[in-house]
Amino acid sequence: MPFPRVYRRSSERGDRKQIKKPSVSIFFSLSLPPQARPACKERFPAGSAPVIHRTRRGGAENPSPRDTALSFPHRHELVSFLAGSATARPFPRPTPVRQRQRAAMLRGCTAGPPGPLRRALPAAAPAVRLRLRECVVRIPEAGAVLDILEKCPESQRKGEFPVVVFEGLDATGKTTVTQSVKDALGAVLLRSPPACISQWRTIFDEEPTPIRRAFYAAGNYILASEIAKASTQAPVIVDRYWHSTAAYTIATETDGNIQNLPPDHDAVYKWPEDLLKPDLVLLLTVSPEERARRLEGRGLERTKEEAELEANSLFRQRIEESYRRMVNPACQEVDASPSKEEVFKTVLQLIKKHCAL
Ligand SMILES: Nc1ncnc2c1ncn2[C@@H]1O[C@H](COP(=O)(O)OP(=O)(O)OP(=O)(O)O)[C@@H](O)[C@H]1O
Ligand SMILES: Nc1ccn([C@@H]2O[C@H](COP(=O)(O)O)[C@@H](O)[C@H]2O)c(=O)n1
Repeated sequence: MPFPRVYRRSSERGDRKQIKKPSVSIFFSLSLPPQARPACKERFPAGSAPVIHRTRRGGAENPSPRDTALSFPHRHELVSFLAGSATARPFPRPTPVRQRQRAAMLRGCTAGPPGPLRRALPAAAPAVRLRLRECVVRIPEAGAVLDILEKCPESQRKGEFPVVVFEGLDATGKTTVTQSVKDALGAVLLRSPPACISQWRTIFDEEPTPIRRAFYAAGNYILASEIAKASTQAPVIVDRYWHSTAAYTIATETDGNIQNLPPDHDAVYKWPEDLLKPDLVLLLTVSPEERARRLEGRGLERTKEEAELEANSLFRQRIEESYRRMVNPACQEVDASPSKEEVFKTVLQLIKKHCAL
């Protein structure tokens, strides 16, 4: 979906001859408080129409019937209005050129299974950006995530220190063991989604799967640049990364038992080619009963997904099975049912065996 363009005045664009008829004109009332004069241009990066034309009362040249007198006490009201206006009017049909660009972008992605799963799991950075751009009008925070993503260097090379990722269902002990390993190795501990975007999680967690997963996928690319930097200084321990995004997406987009998952070796289990790879991925597993005990003991409020995980054993099985089917890098399974000390010992041995430490 193209971006809306926001102009303070039509003349702001420089070349007045090229200005197209606005799709929406916003006629600001004089009662508009200063804080409501929004930094629209920052929020809506340049792209294609619809054009949103803002003028002051009486200042509009040839005001059209669509001009609207509005008073926005808060920026978010304006954003919602813009979102409503933009979505109420159909965007221009994609021209053959745009269709070709879009097709080329999709070809650039690792092929996934057709249908909703392919749509739900953006498998390369361009697809992640495209997905976030598509919802930037409705969810301004998507623009903020994009801004951070844009600042990450394109090529992310790992440093000379090992990078170890911990994966697993909630309450399998990732936080506990990653903290111990970090202390033992003098490592840097990172988690996904990274801190710089995690304040927006609750917003994206309420969104449909493709948008929600685009947020987490963007988090992985942002995290990759943090990993690249940190791994030049010390070993890096990561709490969740791409495999979480993929496994949860696959499990959400399929139903029933594990027979309904995409078959082994399907492209959906592959690591994205443009995402920094870790040296080792450890998948912590515990029995459902032990997991339930740990969840109970932790006593935290559950998210919608955690509640679903608890209630739906098939969902849990699909997640774990998807983790097991991941390749290059594959997950190395660790039985995390023993005591914290024992799990820590096992994990440390595995890291020392697989990584140059
Ligand atoms: N080996 C273990 N034996 C018994 N209890 C454990 C063990 N490891 C962790 N716990 C306890 O289980 C609970 C969940 O652990 P933790 O928070 O480390 O899981 P997590 O995988 O990081 O969860 P989430 O993904 O939801 O953040 C905590 O209360 C923790 O103290
Ligand atoms: N790389 C990631 C990380 C997380 N998720 C999603 O978040 C949920 C778990 O987060 P915790 O903070 O509880 O560990 C998980 O259910 C995933 O939906 C993700 O998709 N990708």
